[in-house]
Amino acid sequence: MMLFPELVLASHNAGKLKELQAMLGASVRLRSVGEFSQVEPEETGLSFVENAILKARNAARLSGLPALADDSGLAVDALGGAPGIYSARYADGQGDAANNAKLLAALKDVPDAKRGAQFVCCLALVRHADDPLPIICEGLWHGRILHEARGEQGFGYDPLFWVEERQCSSAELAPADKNSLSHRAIAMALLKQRLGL
Ligand SMILES: O=P(O)(O)OP(=O)(O)OP(=O)(O)OC[C@H]1O[C@@H](n2cnc3c(O)ncnc32)[C@H](O)[C@@H]1O
Ligand SMILES: [Mg+2]
Repeated sequence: MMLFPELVLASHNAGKLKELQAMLGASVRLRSVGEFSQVEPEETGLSFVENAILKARNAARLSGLPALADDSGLAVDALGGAPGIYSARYADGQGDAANNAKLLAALKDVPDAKRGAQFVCCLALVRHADDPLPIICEGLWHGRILHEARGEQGFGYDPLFWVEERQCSSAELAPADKNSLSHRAIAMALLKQRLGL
């Protein structure tokens, strides 16, 4: 078993911190990288895994602690997988509401049958900044993009993501439900297995 009583989460996204801490439980305390620096690293990778590793190494370097990063996003079939790794920057850094508005506009004429999408989550854990063997775990969550926003829970693209197995949007799910079904939940279950938690 690999025990990390304290991990720094290489993220400035409060929604991720809340979800990941809930999934990890009390045995691991997640500290935000925001305690160490407000500067966000440039996500220059071409894949989720490259960006996750880059963020984890940066946080480990800043904090001197083992670090966990989450690089995630939404891949929409009708857009050839976009916004993908650019999900946070889809509307040029104007935030979640602008991202969602841009996505709805891009899919304006796309019928339900072609609105398939998946949330992707890649977790990377490094024991130290130069760790040659990061632990990588991934999760996918299949759904469909709605025609308008529904629900107030969650963050990001949740109000536009239809969850077939629950017949509601991801922002209408109770937090505990999202945390048992989501891309992040799948990746975290694998990570917990790897750590023997
Ligand atoms: O890089 P950090 O600091 O962790 O925070 P971020 O918000 O920039 O995170 P990413 O670079 O991984 O970009 C993820 C994008 O995908 C969205 N996203 C990821 N997981 C999501 C989820 O569970 N529900 C809704 N949107 C999600 C999120 O809102 C961002 O726009
Ligand atoms: Mg980011």
